[in-house]
Amino acid sequence: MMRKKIIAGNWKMNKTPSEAVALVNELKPLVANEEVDVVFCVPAIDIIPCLEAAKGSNIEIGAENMYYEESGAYTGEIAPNMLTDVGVKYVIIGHSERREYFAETDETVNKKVLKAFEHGLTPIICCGESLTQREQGITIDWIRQQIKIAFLNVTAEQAKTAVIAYEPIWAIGTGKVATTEQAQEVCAAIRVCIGEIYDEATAAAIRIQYGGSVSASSAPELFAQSDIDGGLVGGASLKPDFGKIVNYNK
Ligand SMILES: O=C(CO)COP(=O)(O)O
Repeated sequence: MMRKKIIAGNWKMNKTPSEAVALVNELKPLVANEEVDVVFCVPAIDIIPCLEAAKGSNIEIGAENMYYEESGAYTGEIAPNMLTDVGVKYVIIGHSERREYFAETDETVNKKVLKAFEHGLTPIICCGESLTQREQGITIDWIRQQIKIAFLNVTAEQAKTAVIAYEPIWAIGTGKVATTEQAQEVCAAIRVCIGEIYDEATAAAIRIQYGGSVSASSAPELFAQSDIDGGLVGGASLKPDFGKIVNYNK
């Protein structure tokens, strides 16, 4: 099965609304590669101006987070229907920075994933091991646990449309990209895990990204791996380099 690559930027807590519009306008011509799905996941306050700026281009605008309740007394949170109402289709769920600084757990990730699907949003579900876990040789066990909990009560039909981002924590923002072999090994293990939870067809359909210090120079080899279906890009997604990453196949 040919899976369409999906290359997403995660802007994290960067760019004011006016800076965001300028960046979308700058990158728009550089990321015009129809062979891949291109998503810019931006801060909540940047979503509406970015949607406007991206009109008529191949860029989809995504969110970096959302809450798992419909509405109510959750000061500061963004509800799923607030995202869908303005035309957002993708939402990052369970990034390691949210797990580390905002107390997200595998259980809250699962709740958010279920809520995203309920609203027709495509979750980009993040997983990844720490350096200690890698050194202790428990990477695959850890990732399998994260995946199994994230997908609790998710149907096969939903899982087929999900995106998983494998992001080793030690490779995020460090300039220390995982080797192609390390990235492919874990992404393959994630696909096996999805096959065990569901079936072959679901494992073959789900898209798995690598994230962690992806650059224009590392992208082509990473994205050529049989189980790596694109990337989730932090720092380099804020620069013209993102155009080179999106056009890794040109
Ligand atoms: O966390 C990441 C994307 O979600 C990766 O960030 P960097 O590409 O800056 O390492």
